[in-house]
Amino acid sequence: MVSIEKMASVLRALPDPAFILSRSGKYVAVFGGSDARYYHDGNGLVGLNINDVVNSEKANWFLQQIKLALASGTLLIQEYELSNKDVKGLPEGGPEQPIWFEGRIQALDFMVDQEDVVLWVASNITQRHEQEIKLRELSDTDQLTRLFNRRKLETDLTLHYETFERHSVPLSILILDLDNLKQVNDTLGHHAGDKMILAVADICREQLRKTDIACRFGGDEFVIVLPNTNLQHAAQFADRLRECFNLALQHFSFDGAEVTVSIGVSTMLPTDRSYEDTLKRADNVLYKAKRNGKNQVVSA
Ligand SMILES: Nc1nc2c(ncn2[C@@H]2O[C@H](COP(=O)(O)OP(=O)(O)OP(=O)(O)O)[C@@H](O)[C@H]2O)c(=O)[nH]1
Repeated sequence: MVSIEKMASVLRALPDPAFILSRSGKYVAVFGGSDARYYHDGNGLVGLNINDVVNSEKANWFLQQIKLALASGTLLIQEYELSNKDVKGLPEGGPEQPIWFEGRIQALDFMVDQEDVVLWVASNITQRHEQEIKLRELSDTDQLTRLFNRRKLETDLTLHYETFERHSVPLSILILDLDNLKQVNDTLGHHAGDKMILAVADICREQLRKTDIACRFGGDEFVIVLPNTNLQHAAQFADRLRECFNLALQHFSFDGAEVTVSIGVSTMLPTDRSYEDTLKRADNVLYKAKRNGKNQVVSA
């Protein structure tokens, strides 16, 4: 059997810190946190209130979680971040990177000074969180251009379609396709073709607003989503964009292969049953632009 005296030593040795917090946010006791890679000694917190330690917005969030854990009686698991700006009394200009924690919060079956209390185990999950963000970025990004990929576009368009259905917020779509890229690949090599695809991606990054979405749809085809934009404005924008692309691409053109851009434009309509209907209309007019001689914008 482990004696009560030895239990104190066991609790001190716990790698993650465990706090006993009262309903009103008082640090009643702190155990563990022995993994010095991730935690400072938390003993100085005992006797303080959460409001003494973090700003009021964060403190209210902590108090809310304590209340929820006490009400449910079951284990509550929450991920949260703490950065310099949240913690009181830290010097300005310290590292800005937030630290991410997983809090496991469990109501205890005794009171301290007539107050309900919880056990709050805080585990530093910053590395895991950063890896998750990197993985998400990788799975949303086209490797060559660093624009979004088709998977991310489809997720975003699904959300936009729901907003359109509910609030009728206009949204337009451009599909653009390079003209004559095959000849460049065949004549100058794939590397030259790649440079053109990259030039188009750079212009998208330069010219688009933060709320617009640019994606490499596949091969030499790109999709640009313009929220809050009607068909007429989208077509005007597409024509300006086409001129920007052409200016950049003319450096790569040669006799027999003038690389330009054709663009199809559509807008979401109340009769559309999904974003795919809107996309299909843009695709149809893109091929009309190709058939009509390329290097032009056609609206659906
Ligand atoms: N360099 C390069 N070429 C690509 C890439 N992806 C697709 N392509 C090429 O892009 C061309 C796309 O086919 P098409 O659209 O029919 O060729 P195009 O000459 O642009 O024809 P039009 O669109 O009718 O003008 C093919 O030759 C593909 O091999 C890529 O990542 N890099």
